[in-house]
Amino acid sequence: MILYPPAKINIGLNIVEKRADGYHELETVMAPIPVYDVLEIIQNNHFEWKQSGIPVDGNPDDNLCVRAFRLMQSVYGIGNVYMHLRKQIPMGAGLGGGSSDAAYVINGLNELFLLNISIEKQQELASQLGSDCPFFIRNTAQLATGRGEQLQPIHLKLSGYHLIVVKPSIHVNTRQAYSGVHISGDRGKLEEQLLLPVTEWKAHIKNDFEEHLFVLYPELSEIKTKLYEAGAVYASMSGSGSAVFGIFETVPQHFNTEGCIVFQSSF
Ligand SMILES: C[C@](O)(CO)[C@H](O)COP(=O)(O)OP(=O)(O)OC[C@H]1O[C@@H](n2ccc(N)nc2=O)[C@H](O)[C@@H]1O
Ligand SMILES: Nc1ncnc2c1ncn2[C@@H]1O[C@H](COP(=O)(O)OP(=O)(O)OP(=O)(O)O)[C@@H](O)[C@H]1O
Repeated sequence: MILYPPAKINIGLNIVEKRADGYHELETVMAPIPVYDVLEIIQNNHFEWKQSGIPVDGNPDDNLCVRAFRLMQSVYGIGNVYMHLRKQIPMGAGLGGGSSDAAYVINGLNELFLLNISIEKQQELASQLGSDCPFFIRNTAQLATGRGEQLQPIHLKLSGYHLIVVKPSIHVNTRQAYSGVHISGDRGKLEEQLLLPVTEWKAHIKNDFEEHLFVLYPELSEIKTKLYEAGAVYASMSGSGSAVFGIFETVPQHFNTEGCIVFQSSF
């Protein structure tokens, strides 16, 4: 089988508190965006792993695809597979590519080995691999709370808007981004703020990672300013960065979209 794990963006991200286990309690909305990795999974008589495209650093055994396979094998006793990941989603970008890969391995193995695992159980398995992973099991716009694994589908009224996602050549490590974050506390209900017209989001909806990462990397703040200057109704960094996106009513005439992800929203 060939699968296409997508990336995501975060719209709003409130860090509510730091928990005793070291994770942060948050409130964010995630939505899938049309940029994809490619994942091939075939039953095989021994385990074989191949990775192409953008090189993923670290030991192959630490790759989230391999970890997801090992988890599924230990829980369900499934046979071996050949797995090939072609990496296309930029890393260190807050676009959740690795998490998406892991979720798609769980979902793919469920189908390949006819395991009939419920969505809720797949999400629970995915949460063992990373906070963002469960989101990609359902893969529609969802409000995420807890450490990111408590999910609730949400309707965003963005259909027809044009989005531009800029990925600067800055790699932000998620753990380090969390270590410098300022706790906003409870800033009001994100799900209610999202009901406001998109033109009012700018005044209400924030990403708490921006404050310290914009000081560390002024280029990120400059990109956001340029998106607004080009006519964005809302612009923000995604997750822990470094990708920054803008939402436009019409395609901007004066914004250089070379190397950017550009699409019309379907959510
Ligand atoms: C920034 C977001 O992308 C927003 O959607 C996510 O919160 C990140 O989720 P993720 O990449 O799946 O992160 P994980 O692999 O679970 O955790 C990586 C590291 O980020 C920190 N972390 C992550 C999630 C969370 N709610 N609080 C945290 O403090 C922890 O230090 C953790 O060791
Ligand atoms: N399949 C995978 N795809 C991408 N990265 C992976 C994968 N498996 C393991 N990783 C590790 O995760 C790192 C990327 O995670 P990092 O938190 O830095 O960035 P991110 O893509 O912005 O994640 P997020 O959006 O979840 O915050 C890679 O540098 C690599 O070491």
